[in-house]
Amino acid sequence: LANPSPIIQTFYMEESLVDHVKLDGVVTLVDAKHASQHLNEVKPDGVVNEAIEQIAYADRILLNKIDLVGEPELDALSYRLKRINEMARIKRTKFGVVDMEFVLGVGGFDVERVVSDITQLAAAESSAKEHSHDHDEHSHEDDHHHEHDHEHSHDKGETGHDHKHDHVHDPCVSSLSIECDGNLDLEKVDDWLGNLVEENADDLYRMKGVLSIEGVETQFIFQGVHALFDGMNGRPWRKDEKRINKIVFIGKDLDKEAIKKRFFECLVPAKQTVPTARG
Ligand SMILES: Nc1nc2c(ncn2[C@@H]2O[C@H](COP(=O)(O)OP(=O)(O)OP(=O)(O)O)[C@@H](O)[C@H]2O)c(=O)[nH]1
Repeated sequence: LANPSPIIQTFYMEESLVDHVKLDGVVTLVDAKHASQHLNEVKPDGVVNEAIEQIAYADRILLNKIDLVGEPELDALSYRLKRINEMARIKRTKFGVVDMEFVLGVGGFDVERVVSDITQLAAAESSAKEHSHDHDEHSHEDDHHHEHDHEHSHDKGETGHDHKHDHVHDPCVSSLSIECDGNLDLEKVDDWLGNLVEENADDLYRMKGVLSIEGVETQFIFQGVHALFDGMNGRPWRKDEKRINKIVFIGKDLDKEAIKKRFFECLVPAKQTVPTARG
């Protein structure tokens, strides 16, 4: 598919389809040998680079033809893919050989799967930190690094390499992830998300999140594609669990600072224990 977006939206909006077929997920095959050339293509104003769009909408990315490219180029490309799409899981492949489970039963648009997707992200991040450099050439899974808001440049690659990447920035389409503990004011967060989706429908490609709402015992989970937003109460927060909000947005020209600022304004200030006067 050139641009996956209209097809994705069709699965939600076309009544004759929704009762019969379900969109499981978007799998993007990246040709490691030629991808950079396509990602770098400069398009006329208003025309999107389709290679970037295909990565931005993906739930799974197969980084293929790894036998034809050196490790530093692969790392630089992985880093670039993650800047665009922090949500997708990436596997390195030769001749597209990959376990079926990786590409089927993805559930990329199931709101019920948001928590496990997000938890997997967090688990992958910590495992990436632990095994920062155990590359298995045959089936390498690039785990997500914990680089919230990938706006700034840095010297190390996602696996902790010490070499400098030849960074090419894709300022247009990128990911923003927000993670923080604390509870959100229901009314404020409802307004914030509602306005964000309404005002940026064209530019917000995909979003997923788990929210902790003040006074609500269950998680609030959501996922969306452009203006199509799907949210529901999830499982109850466990007593022994920290209530953490985690959101990932993928979009074009996102005003990341403004989005974060508005999000943090929705947090309910932590209660202060007022010392009681005695005597
Ligand atoms: N060395 C190597 N060759 C590969 C790999 N995967 C595919 N090829 C070969 O690359 C050649 C072109 O295949 P693809 O890139 O899949 O071609 P395609 O996607 O059908 O063509 P386009 O849609 O025009 O990009 C074929 O000869 C494949 O056998 C790989 O992982 N390593």
